[in-house]
Amino acid sequence: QHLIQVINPNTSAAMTHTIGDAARSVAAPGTTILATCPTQGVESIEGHFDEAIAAIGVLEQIKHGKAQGAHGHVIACFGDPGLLAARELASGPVVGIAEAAMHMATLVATRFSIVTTLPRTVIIARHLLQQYGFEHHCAALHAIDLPVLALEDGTGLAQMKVRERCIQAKREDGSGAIVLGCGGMANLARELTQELGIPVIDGVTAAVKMVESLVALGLGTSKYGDLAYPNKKPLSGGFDMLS
Ligand SMILES: O=C(O)C[C@H]1NC(=O)NC1=O
Repeated sequence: QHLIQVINPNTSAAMTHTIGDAARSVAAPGTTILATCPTQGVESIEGHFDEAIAAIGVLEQIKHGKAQGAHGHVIACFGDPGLLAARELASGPVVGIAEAAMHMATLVATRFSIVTTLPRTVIIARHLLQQYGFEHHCAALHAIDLPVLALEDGTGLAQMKVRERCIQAKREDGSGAIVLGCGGMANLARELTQELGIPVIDGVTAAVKMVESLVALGLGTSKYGDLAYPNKKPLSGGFDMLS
């Protein structure tokens, strides 16, 4: 029996629900999913400023997840905010949905496209491609040009735009796979894979299976070197909740 904490770094309860449902849809019989989001922060993450705020909430959630006995953690925002800091705090594996989806895409196609929400978050995905070493595997990045929470407004407009953009990417990019660039798109991947006939990959479900694999292999975050636990020191003001 394993417990995997899936953290939605934004404070949208609706998106946390979408993410938790997607995670549970692929979890192994012996895996329990603990879907959480920060108690304070930003309702959607749409740039560097939002990411900086969300990262603190991610660390707070990692601390709570550890206390509840989580064996591993997923950071369910396509910017993977706070990933390395979270790895310093965690003893189990921590996987971000962008890195998970990108890794999976490289296993099933030589090149992939990314479909995300706002143009301004495309630059964040570009930085991640460089950081993770996938620059040459990504043929193109597209934005549906709608805010993140449009995915939770119930109109279906954002979902329709994602579908249109994926169809266009398949036709134009010469990619063999498509990565969905938002945690809130987690529930669209399976249907789009069926309809388009190519792998359309969601990072939430990919990250859950990667964390399960790491736990099954007995691989936690290495505490030797730069991901060792943070040096102990007093944290002032509101940050004492992280000590
Ligand atoms: O960058 C994005 O569009 C998606 C990213 N922002 C967010 O609040 N959750 C996410 O996955």
